Parts: sequence; C-alpha cells; structure tokens
Amino acid sequence: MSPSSLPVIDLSDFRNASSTQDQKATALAINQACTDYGFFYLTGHGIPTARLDTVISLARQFFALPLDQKNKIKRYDAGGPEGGDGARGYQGIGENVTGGRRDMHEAIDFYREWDDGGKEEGGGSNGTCKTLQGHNLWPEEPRELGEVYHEYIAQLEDVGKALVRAMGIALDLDEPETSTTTNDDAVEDSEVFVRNTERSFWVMRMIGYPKLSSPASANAEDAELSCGEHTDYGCVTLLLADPTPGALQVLHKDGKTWLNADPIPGAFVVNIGDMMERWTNGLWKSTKHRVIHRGDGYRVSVPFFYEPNFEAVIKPLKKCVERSGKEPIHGGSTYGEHLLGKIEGNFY
Ligand SMILES: O=C(O)CCC(=O)C(=O)O
Ligand SMILES: [Fe+2]
Repeated sequence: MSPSSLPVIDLSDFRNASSTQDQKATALAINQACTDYGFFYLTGHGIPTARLDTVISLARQFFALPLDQKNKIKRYDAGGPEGGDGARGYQGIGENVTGGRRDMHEAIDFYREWDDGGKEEGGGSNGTCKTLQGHNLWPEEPRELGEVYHEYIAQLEDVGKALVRAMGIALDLDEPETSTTTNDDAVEDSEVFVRNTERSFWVMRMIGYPKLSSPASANAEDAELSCGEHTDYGCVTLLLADPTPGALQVLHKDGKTWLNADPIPGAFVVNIGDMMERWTNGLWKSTKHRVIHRGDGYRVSVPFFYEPNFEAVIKPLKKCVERSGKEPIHGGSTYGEHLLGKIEGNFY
C-alpha cells in the first residue's frame, strides 16, 4: 500500500477558520479517518519543515554517541538510590518490552514535568522518587537538543489542542454555551477534550532503530521486532519519523492486512489511542501498529503523545454511548491511574 492510502487531513483551514461552521469540513474528514482507520496524515499544522528536520537530526546525533555517553541519562527504577523515577531517561536496545517481547530499539522518554501538586518521597531513603515524579533527563550532547525540543514541544501542544478541538466538533458534540464558558471538565460539549488536555500530561519519545539483523520470517513467534504490535494507550499521537519506508505498519480493519504508513515529508502520522476509544465508546478505534525496520540505515522517529491531564477522568461520553448502541465499554478512571498501570506493568 502506498502512503497515500491513509487519509491526509490538512489542518490549515481549521486553524484559520473563524466559525465552527467553517471548521465542519475538516471535522467531517477527521471523523471519517478515525472511524475507518484510527490513523491519518496531518498537514497544515503550522510547524515548519526545517524544525522537523532539526528534531530528527538532533535525535540521530544523540543515538550516534558511544553507549557510556548515552547512559549518563540512563533511566533508573522509581524508589532507587540513583534518583530514578522509572519513566524518564534513556533506555538501551532491548530494554523496552511490548507484548512480553524485547523491542529492538533505544529511546529517551520525556514527560511533562511533575507540577500537578506535591511530590511524595519514593520508597527508598532521601532523594528517591515515586514513579514519574523525577525530572526529565536532557542529554548534554548535542548541546542544542534541549532548547530545540522545549520549543518543539510547545508547538506540538498547540497542534494537539487544535486537533482535539476538531475532534470534539467531529463527534458532533454540543456547541459550548458562549455565555457561560465552563471550567467543568465533566461537561460533555465539543470542548470536552480541550478542557481535559489543558494540562496535557504529554510524553515525547525519541527513538532510534538499528536495522534488524535477523532474517525476515513471517509470523514466526520469535521473530525480532523493532517495536511490537500495540495500540497507543493515550489520547492522540503525533508521529514524526525520518523518511525510511516500510518500517511503520498499521493493521487494517480486516484484522489481517498490515498497511505501510510511510512518511510524507512535512506531515505527521496521527493516530488515536485507547483513551479516545474509551471516550467515544468505541466509535473510534485505537488501531494496532508495529515497527519492523529491515530497510537501509538507522531509523529515527520522535512520537509526541498528546495526553489527557493527569487527573482527568476518562469515561465514555453519553452521546457516544447512545450513538454506538452499546453498553459503556469502561466504567471510568483517571488518566494518571491508567498511565501508572502502564508504566508499572512495563507497557505489557
Ligand atoms: O516509530 C514509529 O514509527 C512508531 C512508534 C510507536 O508506535 C510508539 O512509540 O508508540
Ligand atoms: Fe505506537
């Protein structure tokens, strides 16, 4: 399948439109894409291609460093004497596990800094951290990486916000009452996703994939994977990847065909995660995908996960429950509980 067979959505009209009416066409296209694929390409997001290229290039420079350099920002377990928080920092090749199997990639994970209330002391002595309550570990080299990534994350948060606003309209949720702008996160109008991601507990992964060395053996239980088959566990993913073709594969609705989601220059590959599936009571599916990199060279990708607020309560929206004609698929839990469950279970 060519990259063009996943839908392409241009966000520029939506970002520039002044009324909800003008935004409807984009919203309709998003509804179709999320219903049919759970995946689409996003153009017109407003982040210059030169910035995207720099982000990839800095990641590539980091991964090219010797291992002892990369291990200076190694991730350590929460509660340990090294001050790790079990989530932030660098993981070497094979340390990440998906579906019980080791992934053939290395990565740095960055999360929103823990600023939602007090920090608790970790299980160990002074200076130990609870899961997620440490600081991000930024590499010293390449020197400009930290500054560029901070700016890039701020830009991505704006894109994420525009996207989830479009998603609320795409689901045909009620227009917010203009006279009484609400701060109530439980109100289920078209701004519901905007309010519940206002303090997005975002995640950014900088991933490096060496070319797989084992021979391709289709469906073999023990075949090496660059990143095992999974759905994303959060809200909306904005994936930036280098031009390597054939690596990211998306499972078609038929449940057996893997579609290549090859990069389009300047575009993000966007997909929805389990929290969006839960909110929509399954009207929109979080779609399985995987990475198998047998192409040329060392592949780099930088997915940004635009997630709900840590304390946001995620449960199926009433309108979606009605429309789906199904019982609610989940009783509701906070995003933070869901995330901690994922981290502590090593994303199994
Ligand atoms: O590297 C990619 O193309 C996708 C990575 C991915 O699916 C993930 O990190 O959740
Ligand atoms: Fe993913």
